[in-house]
Amino acid sequence: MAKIVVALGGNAILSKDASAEAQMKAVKKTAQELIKFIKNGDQLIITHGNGPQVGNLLLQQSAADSKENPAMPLDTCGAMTQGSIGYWFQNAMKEALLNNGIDKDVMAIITQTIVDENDPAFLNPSKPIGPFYKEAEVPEIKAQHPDWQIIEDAGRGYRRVVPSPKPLVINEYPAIQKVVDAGIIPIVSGGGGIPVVRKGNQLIGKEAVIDKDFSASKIAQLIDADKLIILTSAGGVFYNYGKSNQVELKEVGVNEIQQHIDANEFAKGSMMPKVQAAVSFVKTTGNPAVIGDLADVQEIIAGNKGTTIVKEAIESVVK
Ligand SMILES: Nc1ncnc2c1ncn2[C@@H]1O[C@H](COP(=O)(O)OP(=O)(O)O)[C@@H](O)[C@H]1O
Ligand SMILES: NC(=O)OP(=O)(O)O
Repeated sequence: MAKIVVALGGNAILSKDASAEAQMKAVKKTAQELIKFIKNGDQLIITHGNGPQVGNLLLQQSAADSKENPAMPLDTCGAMTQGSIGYWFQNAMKEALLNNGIDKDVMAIITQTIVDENDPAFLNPSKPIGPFYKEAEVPEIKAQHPDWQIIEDAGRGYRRVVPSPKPLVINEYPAIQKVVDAGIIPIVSGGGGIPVVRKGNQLIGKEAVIDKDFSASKIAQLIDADKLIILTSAGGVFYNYGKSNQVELKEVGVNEIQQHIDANEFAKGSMMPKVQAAVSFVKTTGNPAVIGDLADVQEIIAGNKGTTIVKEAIESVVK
């Protein structure tokens, strides 16, 4: 039995339709994929993003903001999305388990991620959240929200960005470890975890959104996971992505892929954090990390799809 942390990207929760009904439907479909790990005998620790949801929630908050009904700050919105997405996953996983005759408990855990209040990321917002805007819409959006910073997001449109400090520790990791040891499937660090700083015995929320791939890597390291699997909407990691000479990697050593990170070869808002998160896990634990497509779970389990990053590879194996 392998202890596997699975990080789920945008396509695991959200299609074009941001209604609760559509997101629950997408989460149910994702749960049917994740069940394949359980049937394989693996112990799962599930984590997920919240970028679109937390941005949408902030928009709803600001639209209704008043003295009597004040908008909630970003850390609290992060907690709210952790709750809502955790609720969807908890029920979807339990239903999929029951449908497969598997008697296992699932538990979404409100998770806080300790960050450094002097992290330079607080002065340099970089995490895209909420909806995508067309280039022509940007001036109007900026006029409506003069305090927003907006960037072009990996060729997919324009989005608001917020600070995204690096996770230092997942605050609840000792409790998560106990839940894992009890054979329960936990859903943790949703949206990267609520960013907090420690002041004595207090945890103080910070206005930021942590990258879920980095916090997935962190929790995987803290609970000694055998494997980190980042499921997204790409078959695997490509060199020269989108170019005529692109190649998809089947297996690659950390030292080789680190050179491609250092040369800034991966897209900043999409593949770069995944590769960095995977490399950090492999370097710290010596265990492998896989980046692959959510639709390919069965093939990933069989070792036929996805890109595996390993501690030492004699040479990279290209598909
Ligand atoms: N080098 C690369 N290899 C594979 N996919 C890449 C690469 N660079 C950019 N991508 C894009 O990154 C996307 C995954 O990033 P993103 O959509 O941000 O992830 P998430 O699943 O966490 O929401 C893929 O669907 C693909 O279009
Ligand atoms: N928090 C986070 O990384 O969310 P997304 O993966 O949805 O961007």
